[in-house]
Parts: sequence; structure tokens; C-alpha cells
Amino acid sequence: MEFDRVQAIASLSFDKETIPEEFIIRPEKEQPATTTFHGAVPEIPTIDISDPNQENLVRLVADASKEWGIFQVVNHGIPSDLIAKLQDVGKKFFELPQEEKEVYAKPHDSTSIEGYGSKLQNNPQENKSWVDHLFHRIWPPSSINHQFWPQNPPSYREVNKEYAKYMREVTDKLFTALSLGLGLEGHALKEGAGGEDIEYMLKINYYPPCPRPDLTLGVAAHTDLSALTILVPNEVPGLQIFKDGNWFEAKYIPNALIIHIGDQIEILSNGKYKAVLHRTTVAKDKARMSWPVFLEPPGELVVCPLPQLINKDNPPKFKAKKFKDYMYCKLNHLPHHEESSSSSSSSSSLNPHRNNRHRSVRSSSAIESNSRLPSIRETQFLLSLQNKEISGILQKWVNYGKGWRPRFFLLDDGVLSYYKTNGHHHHHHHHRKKNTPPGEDISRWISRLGNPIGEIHLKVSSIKESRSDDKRFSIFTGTKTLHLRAGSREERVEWMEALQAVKDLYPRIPNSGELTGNGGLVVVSTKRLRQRLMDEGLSEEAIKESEQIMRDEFSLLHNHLVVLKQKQALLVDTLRQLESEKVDLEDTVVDESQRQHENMSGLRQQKSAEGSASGSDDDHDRHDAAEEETDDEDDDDEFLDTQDFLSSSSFKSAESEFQKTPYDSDEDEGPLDIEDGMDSCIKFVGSNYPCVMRRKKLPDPVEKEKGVSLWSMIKDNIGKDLTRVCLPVYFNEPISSLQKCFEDLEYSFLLDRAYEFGKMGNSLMRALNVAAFAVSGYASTDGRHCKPFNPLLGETYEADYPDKGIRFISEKVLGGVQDKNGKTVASLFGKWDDSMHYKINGGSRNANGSEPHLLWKRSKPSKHLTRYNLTRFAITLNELTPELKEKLPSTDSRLRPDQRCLENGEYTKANEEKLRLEQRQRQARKMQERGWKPRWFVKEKGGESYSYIGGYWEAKDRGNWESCPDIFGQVPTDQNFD
Ligand SMILES: O=C(O)CCC(=O)C(=O)O
Ligand SMILES: [Fe+2]
Repeated sequence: MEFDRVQAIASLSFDKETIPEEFIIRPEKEQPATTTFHGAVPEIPTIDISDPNQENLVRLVADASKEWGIFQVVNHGIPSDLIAKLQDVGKKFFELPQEEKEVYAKPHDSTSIEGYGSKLQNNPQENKSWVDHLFHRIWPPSSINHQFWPQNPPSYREVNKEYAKYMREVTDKLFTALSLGLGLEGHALKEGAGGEDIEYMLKINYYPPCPRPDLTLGVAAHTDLSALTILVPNEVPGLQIFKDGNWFEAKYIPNALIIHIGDQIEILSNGKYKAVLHRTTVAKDKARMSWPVFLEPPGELVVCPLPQLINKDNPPKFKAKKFKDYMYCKLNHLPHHEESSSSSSSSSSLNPHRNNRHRSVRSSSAIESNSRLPSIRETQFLLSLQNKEISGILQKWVNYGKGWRPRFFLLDDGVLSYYKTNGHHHHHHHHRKKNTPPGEDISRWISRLGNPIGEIHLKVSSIKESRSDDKRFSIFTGTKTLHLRAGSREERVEWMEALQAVKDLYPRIPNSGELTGNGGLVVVSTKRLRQRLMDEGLSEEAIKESEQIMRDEFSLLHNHLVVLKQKQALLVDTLRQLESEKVDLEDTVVDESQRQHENMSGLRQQKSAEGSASGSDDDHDRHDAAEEETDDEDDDDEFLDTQDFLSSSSFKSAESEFQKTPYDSDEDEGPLDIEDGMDSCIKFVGSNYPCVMRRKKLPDPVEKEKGVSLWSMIKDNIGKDLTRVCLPVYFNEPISSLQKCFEDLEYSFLLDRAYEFGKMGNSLMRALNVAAFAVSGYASTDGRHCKPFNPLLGETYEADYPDKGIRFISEKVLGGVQDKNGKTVASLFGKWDDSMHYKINGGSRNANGSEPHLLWKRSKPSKHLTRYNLTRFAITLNELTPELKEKLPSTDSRLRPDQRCLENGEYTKANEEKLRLEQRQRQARKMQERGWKPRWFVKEKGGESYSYIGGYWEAKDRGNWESCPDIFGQVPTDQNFD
């Protein structure tokens, strides 16, 4: 118990440089060190209430209450030695031994706030406040509970009684001035707040010295739920006022009283006077204290805007509520400040506090109070928070070559900009999680970053959290998608909150579906036309006809618009897709050009060939020559990746969730672990194949991935047909399309099963398994961002998988690979990238169908995930054992050098080889014109498909590959293909 008191905690941690975690304000950007305004501070109005010029006084009080919601009063008539005594006895109380103070502790079962205590943590996310307090009423006498009035120091009671007497006088003066300031009679506000029944609740705040005043707050941002608060502080500064978007420190004026407008005056004045949003900071080696007196209506009193202030132009802004209910709601995070139903709802739709997002207000405490719905000032505060800068480093997905790169993001005024980070900037980020350089003005710091490389207007963007990775999220701007990753889950929460808060400020503009919606209904009034024609004296028949003409014309026009609208929607979709692809490419170019520039200036003489797609000047020339050579050909060369790349559907899957979590399953599970959890009735087939040991991981990369010089490549290609650009291997996975074809057979056991069921005459199960097979091929596409190598003409791939009961041979012929086509039957359900279940329900829609049965489940992801995200099965496809190497024909994908180099992580060589092979392939068309034919397949007569002519496995058995061309060889001569 004792150690719950902040004072006790402070005494323990006094020598330390830290404070307990639960006191530290999160997010960091809300800590007082970051949020306090430094510089020329506008001063809270100070008012001399002894001013005999009543009019003047009223104006000052009213102005201050409207603009600030707070002011200081001097010459208030309370003797300064009484104030000194009040402070002295309060201080002495807090200096009593802990046990003695605990005598006055607020009883646990008490519904009142009276007593000695510390702010309770309402929930674990909320931080604790660096303050202890004592509450007790001091007026009216009937409300006083003396059990909470300390007996020690002995003069405590007397001094407080005396103080209460003076308080009443000051209170009356203030209420009068405030009432007159609203054009009301002098007693109006006091009466509205309870008249002589107003309760005076004294609070003593004791803020112990704090080793880290920069990290915590005494009292978090709040408005007081009182009508008025009259406060005396000690000399240690700490009260802060929120005004015009900033937290300003209130100046300490000895002997002045600080007057806060509370929620009840805001309500009574129908919003004319504003409850002030305030908070307190703490000091490093001094105890701060304050003595607010909260003037509160009696609990049963219904508080509502004063009727005198309400008229047609001034509808009530607040609902009537008993004070005790208001207090209950505010203390318990319930809506307490709803606007009256007659007032416009537009401001509440702007209310960003609905989701209780901002901790500083969430943990607000007037009298230990917390609010869900904010007062006007709180709302302004929240709005300003959202317009405030929030910044930090996020990992941004750049492209397939570069992967994730750190970028500095800055959210300011609804725009999220991002910048390159380098050099000294990095340095800062290591220090602080939220990356604002310590002690440095953020705007100055940002100006050093240079121009942003991108800007996102949040009001038109949508944001989405990744479900599989708790650090990732994406922003879709309508034309491009940014994939981002925060440093931690908490950081993502912060970003999401900030981004969402900004978005909430802009009400959604409905997608103009009006044209297509409403069943295409366009209301055309012919009333005026009819009137006009009638005036002309036309016959009813003619009028009707005219009306019909008009309607027909409108209908045509409308249809036309609908079509246009649809076209526009299509275009926008296409644009979005293109844009996101383009942006990725552009990012690469920007990155590369910058790097190139740096290289150039650093190494003036040396032409940088580092990481370049070609290794030397010669290569460049050769490359150019090759380009020129084919420039005049109007063929659509299918061996150049650009086109495929730009339209690759794998781009779209970048938006899907990456499967990055390493699966902690046992690697040595048998090949049939996929059948775990499968119904025994369908487990019975396919398990009698031999076990073959295959590799479980790709080789470790030889080279560290370094940027391929995409710039030099693009530079060389400026003005050329984009489809002729050779893209570096970074966009590829170390698998060819032929191998990928075989990958579709990963779950071939489904076909085996279908076959078994067919044999048994169970055609339903047969169909279900075939359908599951059709779907299963898609399971491996998850997270596969790279495209397979486009096989060279004549390239082959064999897969001998006795462990699956399959032998597979493929060859690149002209024409594509036939698509698989699967139709799902009604009783089959599940997710293509996860599992399929079936339910036998006889085709009826009855709810009493059978239990769902697992038909197929995707294999567990590999433990050894690389950036290619290959499945366990895919990892085996390009494996080349020495025995196999001896037996394979020279055309096998496994022997393709660029692909092999990529798999080994020899990127430079892989790029060189890819370039070489693609140049060579440009002659493929010529080869075909000269009558080149596939080796193992023949085109079916009158059809587009090819069929196997046989002989491959036989040739393999004989080890006779004489008929196979050296398609990957070093010397490109046409003869090789003849
Ligand atoms: O300590 C102060 O100056 C202000 C305290 C306060 O705002 C409160 O207790 O409601
Ligand atoms: Fe307060």
C-alpha cells in the first residue's frame, strides 16, 4: 500500500536516473520534454479583481474566459499570510510519515473521492501520474467530512476553515463578473451551478521531486469537471495550458489565484466560456504543490445551458445532466459531454476522440477523472495533436531488388512525407525510438534532410495493418501502395493511431456511385416543360409526346454516363495498378541514380563498373550493339522480361501478406505431415511411395546482395523500347517457369486419391479431390514476389519424384503453358492458400449438412525462408546433386548458369550470365524461322498444344544426349541450335 504512493516511490528512486516504467508517458512524442512550447510564451491574463470599474472587470474576465478559459487574479482580498499558512499546513501534512498520512487514505469502498490517495491506473496502458493528493470538502459546513481533515499539523483545520471563508467571497465576485459578461444577471451562473449549495472541494496536489521530469506528468491533460476552480500553487512552476496548439507554461505570480473555467461553466454558458485544457509537469529536485478548490454543483442538480442563452440561433450545445451523472460518466470513461440532439452533428463527426485514442486525454484527470468524449478544448487539443508533427524511421518496401529500406517519415498537417536517411541522420535514430534528435528543433533537422522523395495525402488514402506481421502496414493512396514496417508492434500502433486520427478529420467522401446506384434511376421532372407547352396551348397528346422525347433523351444520356463511369472505374483501377508498379521502378531508379552520382563524384577517373549489369566497357558496347542489332526488328521478343515484369501479377500479390514467420515445426517430419488432422477415411492412399531425401534449404548466398547498377542499365536504354530492357536477376527467383509448372503438382497426392476414389466408384470424393488439387496449386504463390526465369527455347526440365509417384518432363516450345482450370463445387470451401474442406450436404442448402472434413492443407512453410519465399517443395526443384548432374541433358533448367548463380547468391555473375543468355536468345526467332523444332514434344495437328513424343527417359538411361543443343553454352553460334 505504502509503496503505491508516488512520494514513497520517489524517495526510493531519488538517486537513480530513471523512474518506473508505468510513469513514463507513451508514445514518446507526448512526453512533456517534447511537447512543451519553448519560446515567446503568451501570458495568461492577469486580472485585478479589486478594480472599481465593474464594466472593465467584467470585460476582462469574460474575454479571458472565452479565449483562455483561465486567468490569474490579484488583489483578491485573501491575506497573503493566510495563503502562506494554507501552504505550510498542507506541506507539513505531506511531510508526515507515510503511516500517518495513510490514516486519511480514501477508503476502498468509498464512492466519494475524498481522502488521501494517488491516482489509480485505470488500465495497464495508462501511465501513472507523478502526484499524490488529499481531497476534502471545505464548504458548505454540512458537506464537510472531518475524518479527511488532517489533525496534524494542529493548525490544519483552523487554517482551512479560514481559507474557505475567503474562498466564498472570491467565488461570488467571479460568478458575478462571469454572469455579467454573458449579458445575464449577476447571480445567473452561481444559481445555475447550485447557488448556496455549491460544494467547495479542496484538493492538495503533492508532486514529489522526480529524477526524470522529462518523461512523466503530474496531472495529465484534462479539463476540470467543476464549474470553476480556484487554485494556489507553490513557487515551483509546472502548470501548463493548452492554447493555439501548444502547451504553454503558466507564469507563477506570488499570491495570485489561478482561476480555471470548468466543464460546468462551459455547459451553463452554452460553450461561450471554455473549460481550459491543462496539465502539470514535475520538477527534478523540488516538490511542487498546488491547492485547487473545485466549485461543484450538488450531485442532484441538473446542469444544462442557461435558458436565457438559448434561442433559435443558439440551440443548446449540451444535454442536461445531473452533476453526479456527469461526474460518474467522466470518471468512468463514459460519454458525458454529448451535445444536445438539436445541435448540429457536424462537429461530433469531426470528433476524433471516439476511439479513445489519445492517451494524454484518456488518462485525464480533473478530479481523478477520465473522459471519453472531450470538451471543446479537449477536442481542439486532439485536433492539434493530429496536425502535429509526428516522425520517425520506418522500413519501406522499395522493390524486389532493394527490399526494405529505412526512410524518414514525417506526418505533418495531413501529409505524410518521406525522406532518404543517410549519414548523420542515422546516427540520431539509434538514440531514440521516435527519432526526433534530442535537443534539436525538428524543423531545422528536417530541412537538412532535403526534399522528400514522396508525399502522401492522407485524406485520400486508406491504411491497412498487416495481419500476419504485427509491424507491417500499408497505405494505399489510390494510385500507389506503400508497404511499411515499423520497428516494433508498439510503434506500428503509434503510427496507425496517428494516421487514423488524421484520416478521421476528413469525413469520407462517398464514392460517387450515384450514377450506377439507385437502380439507374434518374429523376427528370417534366413539370416545367409541360407548363410551358400548356401555356403555348398545345394539345395534351403533343405535350405527352414532348415529355417522352425529353425522357428518352435523358435516358440515353444517362446510359452514356453509366458507361463512361464504368470505363472510368476500369481506367482508375488500371492506373492504380500501373502506378504502383511504376513507383517501385522509379524508386529503384532514384536509389540507383543517387548512388551512381555518389560513386561518380567519388571516383572521378574510374568508371564505376561495380555491380553493373555488365562487367566492363566492352560489355556495355556489346550490349548496345546487341540492342541496335535488334532495334529494327518489329518482333515481340518474348525473352525480355520487362513486359512480363510490368504486368506481372506477382506485383499484386505484394499487397497480400508476406509469410515471413519461420515455422517452428520439426524439419524432419515425413513428407506426409500435410495429412495431419486429415480424416482417416481419406488418409488411406498415397502413402506407399519411397522416401527420398531432398534438400531443405537453398545454399547460403555467396555475395551480399548489393545494388545491381540498374541506373547504368536504364541510362543505356533511354529512348529505347522498354521491352528490350534486360532486367537484373533480382527480379527473379532461382526457378524456371518449367520448374514452376512442376511445382503445381506439389499436391499430386490429391489426384492419386481421386483416382483411388474413382476406382471405388465414389465419384463425389473423386471430384472433390480433383477440385482441391486444382486449387492447391495456388498455395505456393503466397509471398512469392519474384518471377521465375523465362526458359530459353529448347530448355528442358525433368523431375523424377518417386516419392510422389511422379515423373515429369517439360520443354520450352513456342507458345505458353496451358493453364489449369479448376471449378469448385458447392460443398467445397476453404482458402486457396491454406486449406480446403468439404461438406457433404447432398447439394441442398440445409443447415444439417455433415461436419466439414479436411481435404487438403497447405504444407507448413519452410524453416529456411529466403527472400524468395519458396515452399519446402519448391526448394527441392532446382537441387543439383553430382549424380544428377552427370545424368542430365545440357538443356535442363538446373544447368542454366544465371539461375544457378542466383541460387548461389553470386549476383554479379548471375546478371552477366542473364544478359549474355538473353542476347543470345534474341536470335531465337531466327532459329525458329530456320525450322527449329522442340526435341521432346510435337505440335498436335490442327491444334495449339504439344504432345510428348517419348524417348526422354530412355535417352537418360542410355546417357545419350547427343541430340541436345548446348543452349546455355559460352559461344553463341546458330549451328548449336540446328
Ligand atoms: O497543480 C496544478 O497546478 C493543477 C492541478 C490540476 O489541474 C488538478 O488537480 O485538477
Ligand atoms: Fe485541473
